Amino acid sequence: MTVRRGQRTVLHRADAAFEPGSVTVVAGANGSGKSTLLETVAGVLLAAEGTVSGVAPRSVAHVAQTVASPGPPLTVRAAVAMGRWGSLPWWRPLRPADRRLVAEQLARLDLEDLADRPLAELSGGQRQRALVATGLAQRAPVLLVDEPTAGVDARSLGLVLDALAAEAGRGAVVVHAAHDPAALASADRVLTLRDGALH
Ligand SMILES: Nc1ncnc2c1ncn2[C@@H]1O[C@H](COP(=O)(O)OP(=O)(O)OP(=O)(O)O)[C@@H](O)[C@H]1O
Repeated sequence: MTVRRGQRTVLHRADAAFEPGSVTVVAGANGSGKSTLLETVAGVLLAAEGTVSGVAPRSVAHVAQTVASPGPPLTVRAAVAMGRWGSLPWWRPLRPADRRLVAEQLARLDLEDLADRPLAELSGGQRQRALVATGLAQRAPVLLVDEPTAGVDARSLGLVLDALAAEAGRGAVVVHAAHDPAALASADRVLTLRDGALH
C-alpha cells in the first residue's frame, strides 16, 4: 500500500502478510514509517493506494506510542479494563471473567503494585507496560503495538516480550515496532522499513 501524510509519501507500495501465531517486528530508522504502517493496518489512517485485507472489523487491538501528555485521569486498572469495553454493549458492566482477565494482564506485566495509581503519574517505562496490558486485555485476533519496548528496563523488556510471544502463542497476529536488539532477536520475523518499502 501507499500511504501519504500531508505532502509526503511515507509508505510506497509497502507489502507484507502477517501470519497468525507469530510475532513480527517492524524495524527502521526514526521517521521511516513504522507508526504509519501500524496505524494504517489498524484503520486509523487510510491508504492512498492499496488495501489492508483479512482484518475483520473490531478485530484489532492497536496500542499507540506512549505520549508525554497527562491523558485522562484513569488508574492503571481502569485503563487496562478499558481493553474489555469493546467486547461489551455500552450498558453492561464488566463481567467476572473480564475482571479476571484484567487482573491477569496486570500480573503478567508486574503492574499489581501500580494498579491503583493514576496512569498519568507513572514513569515512562511503567506507562509503557500499562499500555501493553491494555492491548493484551482486548484479546484481539490482531495485536499491533507501537514501540512497546522503548524506555523499559531489562526486566520489563523481558515481561513485555514474553507477553507478546504468549499472545502469538494463543494464535494472534502480533506486530510491533521496535529498535531494541532484544526485541528484534525475539521476533519470529523482522521487517525493516526503508525508503517507504518493507524489506
Ligand atoms: N501527523 C502527521 N502529519 C504529517 N506527517 C507526519 C505525521 N505523523 C508523522 N508524519 C511523518 O511521517 C513520516 C513517518 O512517521 P512515523 O511516525 O510513521 O515514523 P516512525 O518510523 O514510527 O518513527 P519513530 O521511530 O520516530 O517513531 C515522518 O516523516 C513523519 O515526519
